[in-house]
Amino acid sequence: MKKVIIATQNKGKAKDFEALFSPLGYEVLTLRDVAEQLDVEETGVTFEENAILKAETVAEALQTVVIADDSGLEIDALGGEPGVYSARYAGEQKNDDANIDKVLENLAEVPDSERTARFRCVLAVAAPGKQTETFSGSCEGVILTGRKGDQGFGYDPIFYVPEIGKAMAELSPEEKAAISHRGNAIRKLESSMPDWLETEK
Ligand SMILES: O=P(O)(O)OP(=O)(O)OP(=O)(O)OC[C@H]1O[C@@H](n2cnc3c(O)ncnc32)[C@H](O)[C@@H]1O
Ligand SMILES: [Mg+2]
Repeated sequence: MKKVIIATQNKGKAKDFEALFSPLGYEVLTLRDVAEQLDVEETGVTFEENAILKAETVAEALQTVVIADDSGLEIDALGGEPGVYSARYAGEQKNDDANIDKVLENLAEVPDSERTARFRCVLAVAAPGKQTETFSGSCEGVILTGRKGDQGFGYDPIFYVPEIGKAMAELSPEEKAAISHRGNAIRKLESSMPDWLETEK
């Protein structure tokens, strides 16, 4: 079976990637499987910079093709926060529950009509000696006033998707893949997939 390495430590992302890549015939491996000690510091100020940083560092270390994902939630009423700081919004311990609480508190006085937001995802595909390529995707939604659903990860329980009429955390991995920022970015990657992603390694 073909394999794809995703430079992530996030188990929730890994599940999303499995739902997206298994139909394409790939087994998904993450840093947890291939290089657990590799933790890249995310010093970039854009999703693109961080995705490239993670992909190139891990591709160099493993000497093979690697995909990295940098993603996050942009809330209009908070001027685009938490953005690239989504994972560590409530502190370096990266706690999904604390991050959600902080968003809900910051939006406590904000009416429904102004709770618009979007998830963004930038994927970087890197390989030693090759030009890195990036693909981006987004997904529009509205921030709920409380949690709904128990699937997914991160901010999924407070992210309502109007086109489906459900919170992201109420969707199965396959349903999420069909409409998510990550799914949209992977579909772009797939349609202009650099041949070198096909390497069987
Ligand atoms: O860097 P890696 O190891 O991939 O894992 P991470 O969790 O640190 O990932 P990011 O730096 O890209 O931060 C993304 C954060 O944005 C949020 N996020 C991204 N995609 C999401 C999704 O599909 N659903 C819910 N929250 C998401 C979530 O809080 C993530 O921790
Ligand atoms: Mg990270």
